[in-house]
Amino acid sequence: MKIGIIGVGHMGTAIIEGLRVNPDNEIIAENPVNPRVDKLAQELGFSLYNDINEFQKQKPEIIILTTPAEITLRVANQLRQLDSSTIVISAAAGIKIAEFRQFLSHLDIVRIIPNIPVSVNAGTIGLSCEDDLDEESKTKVINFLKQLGDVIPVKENDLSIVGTIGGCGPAFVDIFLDALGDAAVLNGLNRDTANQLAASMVEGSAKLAYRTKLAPALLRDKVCSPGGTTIQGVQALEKNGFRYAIMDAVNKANKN
Ligand SMILES: NC(=O)C1=CN([C@@H]2O[C@H](COP(=O)(O)OP(=O)(O)OC[C@H]3O[C@@H](n4cnc5c(N)ncnc54)[C@H](O)[C@@H]3O)[C@@H](O)[C@H]2O)C=CC1
Ligand SMILES: O=C(O)[C@@H]1CCC=N1
Repeated sequence: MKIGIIGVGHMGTAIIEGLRVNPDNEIIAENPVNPRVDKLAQELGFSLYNDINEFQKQKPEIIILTTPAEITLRVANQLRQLDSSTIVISAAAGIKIAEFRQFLSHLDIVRIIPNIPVSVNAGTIGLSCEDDLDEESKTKVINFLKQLGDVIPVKENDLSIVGTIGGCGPAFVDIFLDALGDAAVLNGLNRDTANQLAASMVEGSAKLAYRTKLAPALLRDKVCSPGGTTIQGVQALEKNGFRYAIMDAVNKANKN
């Protein structure tokens, strides 16, 4: 399938990295002239265009918009050459499908909030479609996105909170990983081992919660031996407002 990515920044690059492992994907991309992106096109093996009209002439079946949110409507407004065989997927946070509809009336438009782990095909992708999107297009989009990770279809009103946990969440987890690494270094471990240790532990804990569907509180109880060491750490987290810090971070990020 021919896939077009508009905007090869952090998100666009992560999506290309995730898609390139499937040889059936032919990836083309568009970005203003930028030596960083030229180099990336060589390294990752995608065709790069610096002109949106030349890009559209290639007729990708699916286009993903990963331009800065504030210019995404302006970029979408330039996609008038496309016919209805192209499905447009916007990854721009906060831009509603109705806003695209003002000028792209003839195309299927879908919104997603992906996250950076799509680069290793372990993404969490919130998805929202219009109610009248035909089943064939919806199935095509969902099957396409599943290459990149878990797809979570939601009503557009819920996409903001799904996108805040899924899309912003990796940054919060990265801060947690960094702090765990620091704590290990503080206790004498070398930095590389400390970082790998933290990532491995978080991956394993997340995998267990995901696969068993057990409530995190129940999983936590399995770790906290009566009178043991873990519950002392849990007490310190409670004293320092760990849960409040996380809930507050999600709420702050979700306001935008
Ligand atoms: N970074 C993330 O984890 C996530 C980002 N998003 C969305 O993805 C979009 C991009 O975010 P980032 O990748 O973080 O930003 P970024 O700043 O890293 O990348 C934006 C890219 O778009 C390019 N660009 C600028 N003007 C352009 C134009 N007129 N035509 C084509 N390309 C153009 C820039 O040169 C840059 O390569 C935003 O809309 C954001 O809401 C959504 C979910 C997660
Ligand atoms: O920070 C942002 O605005 C984007 C949206 C979700 C993750 N990154």
